[in-house]
Amino acid sequence: MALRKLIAGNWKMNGTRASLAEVAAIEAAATAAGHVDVALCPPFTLIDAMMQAADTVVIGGQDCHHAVKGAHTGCVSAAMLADLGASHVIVGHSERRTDNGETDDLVRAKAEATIAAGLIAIVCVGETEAERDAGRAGVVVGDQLDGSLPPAATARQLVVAYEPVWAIGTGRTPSCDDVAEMHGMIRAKLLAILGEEGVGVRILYGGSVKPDNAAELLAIADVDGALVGGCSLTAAQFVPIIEAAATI
Ligand SMILES: O=C[C@H](O)COP(=O)(O)O
Repeated sequence: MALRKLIAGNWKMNGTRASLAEVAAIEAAATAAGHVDVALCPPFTLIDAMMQAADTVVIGGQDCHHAVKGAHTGCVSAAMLADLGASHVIVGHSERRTDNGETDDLVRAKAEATIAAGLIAIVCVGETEAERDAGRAGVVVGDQLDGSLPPAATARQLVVAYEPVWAIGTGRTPSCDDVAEMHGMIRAKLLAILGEEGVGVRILYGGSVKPDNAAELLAIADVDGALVGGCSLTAAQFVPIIEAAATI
């Protein structure tokens, strides 16, 4: 089943108020694209201002705490992001799994908190290069899905992002055959975990998505969009990716 594409930009720890100048052109491209959903996930510091600058483009957070509120210095809850008008939260990005020791159990708790706040959880999974070289990519990603996905989620509440760790920020991508195989496995896993709801969950590919490879990647079966890091920081690089999605 062809699902509406979602092109999501993850600004990671990049951007200041001056960077909001990029939003107008991204907004225009999203409006022109029509049947493509476009999201931007800036640092927490820019969410409110970006909400003011965007309309068609929806805004998300890059993480949340699993609690609604409490004594958790430096943390932000999904409810707080909802209060700002955000619609998505990225959870379980490999950089958080590595930098902050986040486990599948914690990622699932964050995804459940996101959904409980009325937002859409973008749950990230992906293997390391060593795991792929050892022939374990499918097992690793399957185990991450088993551990990280909230089993009661509906298709409207959940997005999965497959991001091979070795492809993030490196300029390297898996072959189209490898992406197709992994996304097919993820779809089967979604059906096993969520039942019929798994049919409608969008599966994004992430890892060195650029203007010159976006069309090829987005045309692969079960690639329902992209989670874009570096190339989402400027309209010059993000707009062509949105336009590529609009041609499919
Ligand atoms: O969340 C985005 C990904 O980590 C991809 O980053 P990248 O497009 O810079 O490789």
